[in-house]
Amino acid sequence: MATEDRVLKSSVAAGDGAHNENAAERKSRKAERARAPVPLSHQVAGHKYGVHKVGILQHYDGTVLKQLQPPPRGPCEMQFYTQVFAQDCTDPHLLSLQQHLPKYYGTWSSPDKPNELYMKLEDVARRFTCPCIMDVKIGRKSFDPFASKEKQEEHIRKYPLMEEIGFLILGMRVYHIASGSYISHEQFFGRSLTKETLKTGLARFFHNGEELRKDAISTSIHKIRNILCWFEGQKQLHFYASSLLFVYEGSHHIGNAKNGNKALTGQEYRQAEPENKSNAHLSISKLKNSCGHTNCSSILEAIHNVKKVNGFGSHSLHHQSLGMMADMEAKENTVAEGKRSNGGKEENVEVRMIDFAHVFPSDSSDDGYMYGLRSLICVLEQILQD
Ligand SMILES: Nc1ncnc2c1ncn2[C@@H]1O[C@H](COP(=O)(O)OP(=O)(O)OP(=O)(O)O)[C@@H](O)[C@H]1O
Ligand SMILES: O=P(O)(O)O[C@@H]1[C@H](O)[C@H](O)[C@@H](OP(=O)(O)O)[C@H](OP(=O)(O)O)[C@H]1O
Repeated sequence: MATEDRVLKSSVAAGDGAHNENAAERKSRKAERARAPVPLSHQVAGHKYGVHKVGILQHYDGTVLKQLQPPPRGPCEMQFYTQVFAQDCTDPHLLSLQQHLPKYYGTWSSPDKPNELYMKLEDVARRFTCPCIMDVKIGRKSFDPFASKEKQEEHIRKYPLMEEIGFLILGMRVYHIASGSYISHEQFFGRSLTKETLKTGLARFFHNGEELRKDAISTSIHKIRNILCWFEGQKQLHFYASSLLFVYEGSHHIGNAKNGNKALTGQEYRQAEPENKSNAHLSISKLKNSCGHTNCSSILEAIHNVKKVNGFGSHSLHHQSLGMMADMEAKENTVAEGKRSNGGKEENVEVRMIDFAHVFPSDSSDDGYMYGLRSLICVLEQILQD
């Protein structure tokens, strides 16, 4: 072969290679874009992405990503989830609390913005076809004991009845069968409710335009009672400005509630398991190395002491990532599967505790939170009776 030919051939080959590489790069960029988190389509309250500096996103694997709020809130919440789901946690109260929380899959950040940290959480509404969702803040106070006087006054001014009622509806969306669409109520709706209108206001969440979903109310009461039971048995944590997230199936075809992979209301989920799971053990060992604790309440106490003295600043705390234990999850899946095959109604409703930016160690029972739970149960029971 002539030298010129050889040169030509090799440059064509190189050119092809370069072309293929660009195409591959383009493909991977496209894939990356498709995998980029989007704002949570079914968020009903709280800081919203694009509206506030921080917000809630939806990961392509079906989990939600809650951006860490500025210290002390974000680190406090992350630390709380980390403790509750720590592999070496032996505290029976924290272990039994897990069932009432979204599962925690550690932290996540985008390769573009590695400094923006998110908590990766189970999407409680994921398995529902037409999820009706409500966020209710629980307690007689919506601020913690360290809140400034201004903040306390501001919160009391916004909803003076919180002290008496013990809860506040922050937002909801309800699937209306006839129109096939969602009716939403934002925070102003909840704040406008008085003792006289509270019952009808709360009942709206359970009315699909055609009927009152008594089944969803009874199951919700049952689940709130379970949470109350947990609070009655513990004296180590106090929860301020924390919420209960209610979800029930709004579609007629309750039996068709998803097992996991598709949501009509959000983007399609393309993966059954969250990404971090495979890193669970690695992350847990990292956590052990940097913390070395098993007593969860003592860590929380330490954090709040740090908070009191310095504010939250420890960068290493932010980067402790904790995943779920595969064996624990496998057990849970078996239980859930068992319930499904029994046709258990409980599967059609979720009541989970969320929003832990103001959780504090304590040595007494959390009377404010329990007051709120009892009051909520009472109003729900009245709705059923009426
Ligand atoms: N694990 C979850 N699964 C499904 N939806 C969730 C989950 N966590 C949060 N959300 C949605 O996001 C909303 C806000 O959540 P959260 O209360 O944790 O955020 P926040 O910004 O801390 O709220 P706030 O401004 O009240 O402090 C909830 O009302 C709910 O709609
Ligand atoms: O619903 P609104 O009117 O937006 O009010 C906010 C809401 O009560 C948040 O829960 C609260 O954050 P925390 O629960 O973390 O206290 C926030 O406090 P902030 O003003 O201090 O951020 C309030 O402004």
